[in-house]
Amino acid sequence: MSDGMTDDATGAADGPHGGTDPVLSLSGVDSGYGEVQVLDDCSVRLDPGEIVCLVGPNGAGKSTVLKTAFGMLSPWTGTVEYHGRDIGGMAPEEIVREGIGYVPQTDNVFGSLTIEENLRMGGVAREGGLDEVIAELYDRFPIVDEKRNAKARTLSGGQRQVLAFARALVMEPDVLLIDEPSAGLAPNTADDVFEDVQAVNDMDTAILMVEQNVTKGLGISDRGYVLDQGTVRFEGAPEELLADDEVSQLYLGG
Ligand SMILES: Nc1ncnc2c1ncn2[C@@H]1O[C@H](COP(=O)(O)OP(=O)(O)OP(=O)(O)O)[C@@H](O)[C@H]1O
Repeated sequence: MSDGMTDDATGAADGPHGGTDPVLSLSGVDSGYGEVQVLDDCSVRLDPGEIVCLVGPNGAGKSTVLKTAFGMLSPWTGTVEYHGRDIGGMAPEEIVREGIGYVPQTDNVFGSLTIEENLRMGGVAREGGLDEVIAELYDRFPIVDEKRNAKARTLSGGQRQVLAFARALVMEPDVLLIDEPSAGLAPNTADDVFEDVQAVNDMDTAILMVEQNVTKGLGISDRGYVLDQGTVRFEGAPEELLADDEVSQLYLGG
């Protein structure tokens, strides 16, 4: 988790959160699919080094926040900023080069390719240093190393999720957007995947994550947002959100 320090060498940043400028922020964003509005004046920020978890009922718009941050949807109004620069409406290929990675909930690896090939595919937009970064990822994630010549479709659900993280990390993003890392996994496997999310965070990658398993998701996070009907209803420290009766009753299943 974050030590709360700014990466601004001057330390002179003066954002609303203790002097830290966000690495990624959505401010007053409306967005949706076709003419169907999902996000409604939605504001979410991610500070350097943080893990932030988006929780809330089905259909609240959590995945839509990630898709809007990653350029799969353009904000209708409001701004999406990365290190203070407006990236709203940029294409995902450009956003990846900027330094934001995205791990979707499903179809996040190529099953017919080997692990190594998946990692190389993740790095097609790199200008150099691909072998070095893949070697580092093998060191960091031994399961990916052990299976490097196996087809990705032979991996278990948890292993596949770790490969999806590693694949996104080939671009050395400083922000990773992760949609429901524990979806469909047995509890023990989910615990391992949450440890891997923390390992990714330890590589100086800030993480904005959607997670249905509220206790575990918030449990590894620095802050959380409760979304409902496309807007933020509550924001706070994980322990505050989990202890709040209203949040718990209305949004977190009691
Ligand atoms: N591709 C799409 N086209 C049209 N509507 C969509 C599309 N994807 C999602 N929606 C709608 O947008 C709304 C928000 O969906 P979103 O996936 O962001 O919710 P969520 O909070 O992540 O919930 P869930 O946990 O159910 O995925 C839902 O009403 C959903 O039906």
